[in-house]
Amino acid sequence: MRENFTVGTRGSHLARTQTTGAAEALSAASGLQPVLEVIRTEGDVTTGSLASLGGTGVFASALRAAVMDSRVDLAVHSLKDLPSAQPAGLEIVSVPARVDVRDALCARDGLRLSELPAGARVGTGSPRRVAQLKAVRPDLDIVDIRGNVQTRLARVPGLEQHDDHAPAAVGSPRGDLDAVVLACAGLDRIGYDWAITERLAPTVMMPAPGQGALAVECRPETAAAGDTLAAALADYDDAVTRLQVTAERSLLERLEAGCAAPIGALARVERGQEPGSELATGGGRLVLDAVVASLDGGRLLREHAGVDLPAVRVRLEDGTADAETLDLARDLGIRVAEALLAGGADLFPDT
Ligand SMILES: NCc1[nH]cc(CCC(=O)O)c1CC(=O)O
Repeated sequence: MRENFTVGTRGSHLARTQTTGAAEALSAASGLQPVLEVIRTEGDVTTGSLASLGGTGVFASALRAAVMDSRVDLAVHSLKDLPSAQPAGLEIVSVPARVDVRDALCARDGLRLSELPAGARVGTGSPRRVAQLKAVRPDLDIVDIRGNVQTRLARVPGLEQHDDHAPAAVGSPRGDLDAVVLACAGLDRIGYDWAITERLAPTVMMPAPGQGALAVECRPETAAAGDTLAAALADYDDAVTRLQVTAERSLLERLEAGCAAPIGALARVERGQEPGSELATGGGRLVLDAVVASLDGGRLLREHAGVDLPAVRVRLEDGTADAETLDLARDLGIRVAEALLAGGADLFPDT
């Protein structure tokens, strides 16, 4: 009988914070001790495993290889960093309840997006964010930036505070931008919500598929072991989040997009309006909104569609969504993706 479980994590402050949170929840539910192992994203990886993982998602690949090779039992990923195709031999065993899905504007002097002066310099490395920023504020000067959260925030006057966990990179410019855009989820998780000056509405800045959600991955035999760890993993899965991200990632896969492509997608579950009606029986409606942008932000295609979730099959209150219900979510993602393609999304670069 096992007494502990091992969890692989990337080394960044955000990754370690996310992994620790998941490991503690699984430990409390299983009665087993978690052992964290930092997996470097380069080297220390067998070529045999990597080859089967595909080309995209370099950060996720090293972690995934460690699970496949049984060096660790579990890996905790930011779901939006995972390639949409699921490798054989790995299973996303839990998608815990999602946190804030929105993107965050972190600006000098508490400014909101509409308050930035004409020509303001805004930093982001994400084509999805570039295109959507340009669509609402074509006057902005968008600057390509890289680095960890502290390095990015240090580009904005007044936000350059950093801590011992992850100091800003030496030699990177400081205070030269009016604002940067980051995910709310990452900032909230590491206690940097103080840097957020506006949580951007998804109608303005559609988040990346899977943003704000985590994925716990394991080998199929770990999920099927029938022990307290397997039970804790099943319990840790959140039915509503799982349905949402299934639709969002299915759309991404149908658009055959990589992680950096300018695609935003957000699904939500609408429940019965009358108290006790659909909530009581557990059904609802899954709605998916998506945007595909041309890189210059000059064209934005939007689509949305919804599907009813039969109460007989999905029991959201119990935290379960069966295979047929997840298929409905997958079909919804494909339907919205095909509507975007019919609207000309395939003519855009990088989609
Ligand atoms: N691409 C990097 C990445 N992957 C996950 C998060 C934040 C956490 C999340 O969205 O779940 C971030 C940082 C960011 O985009 O600002």
